Amino acid sequence: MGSIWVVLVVLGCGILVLRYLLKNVNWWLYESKLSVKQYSLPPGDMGWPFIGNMWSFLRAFKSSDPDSFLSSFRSRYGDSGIYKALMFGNPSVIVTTPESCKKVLTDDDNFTPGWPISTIELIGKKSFIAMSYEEHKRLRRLTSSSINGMESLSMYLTYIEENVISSLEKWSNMGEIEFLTHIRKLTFKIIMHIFLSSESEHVMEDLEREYTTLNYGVRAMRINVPGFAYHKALKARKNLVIIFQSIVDERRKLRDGYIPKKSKDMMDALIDVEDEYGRKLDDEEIIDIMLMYLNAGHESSGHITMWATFFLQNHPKYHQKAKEEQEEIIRKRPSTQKGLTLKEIRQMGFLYKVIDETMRVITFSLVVFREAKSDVNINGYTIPKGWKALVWFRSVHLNPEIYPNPKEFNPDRWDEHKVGEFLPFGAGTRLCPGNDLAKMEIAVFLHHFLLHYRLEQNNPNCPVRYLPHTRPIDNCLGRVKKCSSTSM
Ligand code: HEM
Repeated sequence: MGSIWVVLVVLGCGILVLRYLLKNVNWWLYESKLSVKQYSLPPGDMGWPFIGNMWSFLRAFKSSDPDSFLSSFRSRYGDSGIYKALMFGNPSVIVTTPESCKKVLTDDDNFTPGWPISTIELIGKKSFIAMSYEEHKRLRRLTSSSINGMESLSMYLTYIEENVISSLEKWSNMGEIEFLTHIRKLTFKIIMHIFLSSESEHVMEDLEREYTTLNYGVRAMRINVPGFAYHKALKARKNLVIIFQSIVDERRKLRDGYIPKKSKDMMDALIDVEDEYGRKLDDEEIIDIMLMYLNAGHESSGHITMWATFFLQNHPKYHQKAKEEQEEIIRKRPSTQKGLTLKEIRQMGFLYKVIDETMRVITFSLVVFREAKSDVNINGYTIPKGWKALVWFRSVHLNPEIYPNPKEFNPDRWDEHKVGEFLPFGAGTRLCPGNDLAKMEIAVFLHHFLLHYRLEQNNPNCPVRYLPHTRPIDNCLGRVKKCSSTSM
């Protein structure tokens, strides 16, 4: 009898010691080294040893309530809007208010990109997310000039419009389709044309398929074991690199031979660029930059186009208002004019509110990563040198104090513009270079959709998945139907 008590006491003590160790191992690894600075860290907790808060992050984002992840910090540690955590293997500070997010994004002296190793391995060590400040500035200027500004946008407008018209026509004859999958193919075709002047159907299919797998790995745990998302994503990256290498080889061959050069696209610009010492980019650099651009340039606009269509279709009042605006544009159009102009797109005031509202509710980029180059003070809290700052856009856009009833789709709320409290494209020197192009692409699609089509979803109340990006789990299965009259 006595020995049972001894075993129970030993077991109890063992559990207590184990619990103490488990609770403190991250403190010991990351916080104890900070000496007095540890006392000015933001509130929060570092979760389980090694995996940190990833388990609760993934559990929340795989449930129907992704925001429970941060509300649990709020309910346990108060409304400071800034919390310490251990995310993607790194000690981190999550910033959730518009002011603190902007502070981090616009302070290049104290912050540098801080993406998790897994993201860098997948998107590329030589892409924008991992290169030096100066190199980024130079290559960003070079590449963004071909997608920004009126001249570039008007150059792509006709191509985008022609492809939107033919795709909608084709889909309306296909019966049941995964609407999201087809929109992603369309936005991919557009970005391939802009960057590579390429339309080879089979290359596009291959690339697009690999990108889908790649993106599943970007927000997953870095477990390189067969069967896990990250392992599959690494394989997808390898395949993407092989395809891009063949595209670069082909382009170099074309340029060296006697075949006439095509109009200058992004690939040509990257092959031609030289730094002040005459150094050109090598294939690896060109491939990583292209891989990053093509990914950023189709996933986001594809998803937002799908959601904007979805929201309009499910909100008859806004559908009607948006449609009337488009009909008015057509009414005012000179009979000799064919197709949309940038001037007409600028007149789509309500449609742009629909797009902004969709980007707010969905917040395609839920978080971006920075790393503190030195100890930084934000709102009285320290982000220690070497720690990550996670700029959590989702909390800014779904904050009920800024956007009452935040989950409701209400484009009219944009009658009052929220300066500084809306960051769908980020801010600072890393602000999305494709923002105007993306909005134009979405507007052109919605223009034709509203005027001539409707979407009949199989499951309008289909559950939503939040990782890697917010989407209905059936990829918006349904039929695109041609409307017989101009009213809904
Ligand atoms: C609705 C569509 C889009 C959304 C919501 C979006 C969102 C964002 C956000 C939030 C960032 C900032 C990342 C950071 O701060 O680290 C970003 C960066 C970027 N985006 Fe977009 N984007 C969209 C469309 C596009 C398009 C169409 C392109 C290409 C043509 C593009 C190319 C890029 C690139 C290359 C970067 C990295 C910029 C840099 O590091 O300097 N994006 N995007």
